[in-house]
Amino acid sequence: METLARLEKRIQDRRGADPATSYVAKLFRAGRPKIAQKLGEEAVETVIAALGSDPDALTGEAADLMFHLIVLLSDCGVSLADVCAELDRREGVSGIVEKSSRPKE
Ligand SMILES: N=c1c2ncn([C@@H]3O[C@H](COP(=O)(O)OP(=O)(O)OP(=O)(O)O)[C@@H](O)[C@H]3O)c2ncn1[C@@H]1O[C@H](COP(=O)(O)O)[C@@H](O)[C@H]1O
Repeated sequence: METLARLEKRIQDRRGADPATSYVAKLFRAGRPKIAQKLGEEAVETVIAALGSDPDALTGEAADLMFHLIVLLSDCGVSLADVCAELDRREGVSGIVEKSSRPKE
């Protein structure tokens, strides 16, 4: 978790950097639809890697996925602390949350 918090801070710090030298700045400059698209691509690549037999490939794709997720959250003004608070809340009411948030059939 410390690693992710550090990465989140680094992403925020790099937001205003030169897009020519910073991938983070380039992503923010490209805008939310592009960031969301990249996240989708990384998700698909992660799924493909998970269905393969190379744990190192899956580790790399998972890292790409988490990085792009933090960039998207950051662009939307949602922090990792917000997400963790939601996960903590679910831990406290496990079972109840999923049922209550499920659309009625
Ligand atoms: N963790 C990451 C990280 N993970 C993945 N990536 C980049 O994500 C991209 C994903 O690969 P792709 O091949 O899909 O992307 P691409 O073809 O380069 O990009 P597009 O042309 O599609 O935009 C690669 O360019 C990776 O370098 C990352 N870029 C940056 N970081 C972290 O962000 C920090 C700041 O980075 P800069 O903003 O570049 O200084 C770094 O110190 C790292 O800690």
